[in-house]
Formats: sequence, C-alpha cells, structure tokens
Amino acid sequence: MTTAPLLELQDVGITTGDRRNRRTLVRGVDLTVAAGETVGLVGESGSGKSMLVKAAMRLLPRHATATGRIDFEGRSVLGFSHRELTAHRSRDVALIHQDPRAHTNPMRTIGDFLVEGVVAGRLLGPREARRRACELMAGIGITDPEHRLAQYPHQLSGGLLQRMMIVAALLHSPKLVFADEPTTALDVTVQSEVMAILQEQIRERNLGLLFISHDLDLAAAVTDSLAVMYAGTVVERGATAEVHSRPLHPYTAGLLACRPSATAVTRLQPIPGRPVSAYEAGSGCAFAARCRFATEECRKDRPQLRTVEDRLVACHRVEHIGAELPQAVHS
Ligand SMILES: Nc1ncnc2c1ncn2[C@@H]1O[C@H](COP(=O)(O)OP(=O)(O)OP(=O)(O)O)[C@@H](O)[C@H]1O
Repeated sequence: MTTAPLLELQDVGITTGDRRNRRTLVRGVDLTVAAGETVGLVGESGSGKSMLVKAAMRLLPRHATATGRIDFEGRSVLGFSHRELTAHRSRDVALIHQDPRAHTNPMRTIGDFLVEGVVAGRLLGPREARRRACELMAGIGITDPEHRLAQYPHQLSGGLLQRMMIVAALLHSPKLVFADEPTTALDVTVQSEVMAILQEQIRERNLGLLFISHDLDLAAAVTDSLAVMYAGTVVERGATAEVHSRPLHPYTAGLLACRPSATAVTRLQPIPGRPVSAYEAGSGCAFAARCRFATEECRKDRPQLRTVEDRLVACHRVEHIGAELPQAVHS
C-alpha cells in the first residue's frame, strides 16, 4: 500500500568538476518513494546509483553539484539550511552502506557506534538509546544484546555487523531507509538472512525503502517497483513484477539474460562492450553501442522516458523489438 511520497526526485542531474571541465554523472532522473513502498534502483557499476542517493541526502562530494528537485515530504532538501539538514538526516532518513567495516571505527565499541548518533541528534538520552538498541537487537534475533554493545567491530562477523547497521538505521525511527548494496559484501546464505531482516523491519514499520543494487534478481525479490539505470539515466521504470518478468528495454533484458540460473543449465549471454558513464555518452542513446537493435536514430537522438504499456521506457525501438528481446527470466 502506498501513500503520498516521502522522497520525490524530479529531473535530478549531478555534475562534477569546474566550469572548464564539467562532467555529467546523472541526468534527468525522476523517482518517488512513498511510505510503505520499496523501490529498487538497479544498474551496473558506475551507472550513478550511489551518487543519486548521496544527492538525496545532500552527501555529494564537494566538487559535485545536484540540480533539479529533491523533495522530502514536500520540502526541498537542496534548499535546507544547515540546521534543517542536520535534523533531516538525524530524524527522517537512514543509510545502510555496502561495507559496514568501512563505516565503523575499529577503536570504538558497537555500543558507542549505535548510541553516539542518536544522542548527538538529541533524539534519545544515552540510557534510553542503549535500551532501545538492545530491544531492536533482540527483535532481529541478536542474542545477548548487552554483551554485543561492549564488543568491537572486529569481534563480529560480517553478517552480524550488517545487522548492527540495520539496528543503527532504525534506532532513530526514520521514515525512509536508503540501502546501498547492503549485502554485496556478504556470503550468499548470510545475504538472504540480512535481506529477510531488512525487509521485515521495513514492512513492520511501514517505512519507505530505496534499495540500490547491481543485482536485478535481488532487487526484484524485495521491491514493489524498479528503476533501471544506465549511464546516469533511468532507462526503464515500472512495477517490479512486470519489469522483472517481461523487460522492455534491451538493457534490462540484457541484465536478466546475463545472470546465472539456479535451476536451468543455460548459456549466459553477457552484454557486449563495457558500461559507459553519462559524460562518455554522446548525443544519442547511451546504450546504443552495446545494443544489437540500435539504428541510426538511436545513435543520434537520446530517447526520453515515455509510457509504453504499463511502464516508462527510454528506447526508440521498443515497439519494434519486443518479441526479439532475450526473455531469459529463469528463477
Ligand atoms: N567522488 C567522486 N568524484 C567524481 N566522480 C565520481 C565520484 N564517485 C563516483 N563518481 C563517478 O560517478 C559516476 C557514477 O558513480 P556511482 O558510484 O554513483 O555509480 P554506482 O552505480 O553507484 O556504481 P557502484 O555500484 O560501483 O557504486 C561514475 O562515472 C563514477 O566514476
């Protein structure tokens, strides 16, 4: 069930560098996430997923600039004062990173890590924060929470540490969680445990989730809708069930055809060529050089997202190639 958007991105662009050496990293992205809605942002490395999340939290590196509209509950995040931004980050949103070890201080205990943020944000006192952290830990099956608070990051397995990141993300009761490849650094078995916990917590609290992944199958398993990014733009957007089972953009179809099947022995069909960044893409479709359906029009004119059947697709050729797309949707 969805309600009014928590996060609304309209025509968001990200550039880096100075006036003489400006590079476009992300171009013209529209996206919304409502309370209780889970949205997947999927694409190969370098497609701009992380930069978009950083822009939404106003965490871009100093030399990068975001343009367009980024609203949280109807208020412009790009227009927030320093004080509003601090309040927004400590109350409204949370970010779960790919590599928890890189985001914890090895010299500080888990308790310090969990409690410092909420105490600094004056949301809870230290005692209350520890009590709530223990409650959350117990709620996601972490045994002996008091003892865990006294441990250091290196004493925890990767999976347990990532569960602590989920606890940290939920501790200040945010409305929206950004999860940037939260399980990429974990073993497959641990991955599914962590995903199940994250999904359950998000659902129980009716939070919004923007889930970033290069893994279309994983994103499809946990989201209501999907936005597929290529070279800094969204090339296909729609309900997860439809996009995953019947991709319309050749890039989405290519992503699905190049992943191994758990059940069938099929030859993998890698997407030829290499991914490009937004600034390397010329005036035409950024995917044209890797697309076997591309024509002169594709190489010349950049396709805009437009409604095709039940979703949005940025492809000139979509009406002509439907039946020819590799529909390798094995599960
Ligand atoms: N700090 C930075 N300064 C300048 N350019 C950057 C910076 N970080 C990333 N980029 C560039 O921005 C583009 C988008 O990168 P981004 O990290 O958002 O991609 P991604 O889809 O999240 O990939 P990954 O899954 O590898 O993180 C890439 O061309 C990348 O080289």
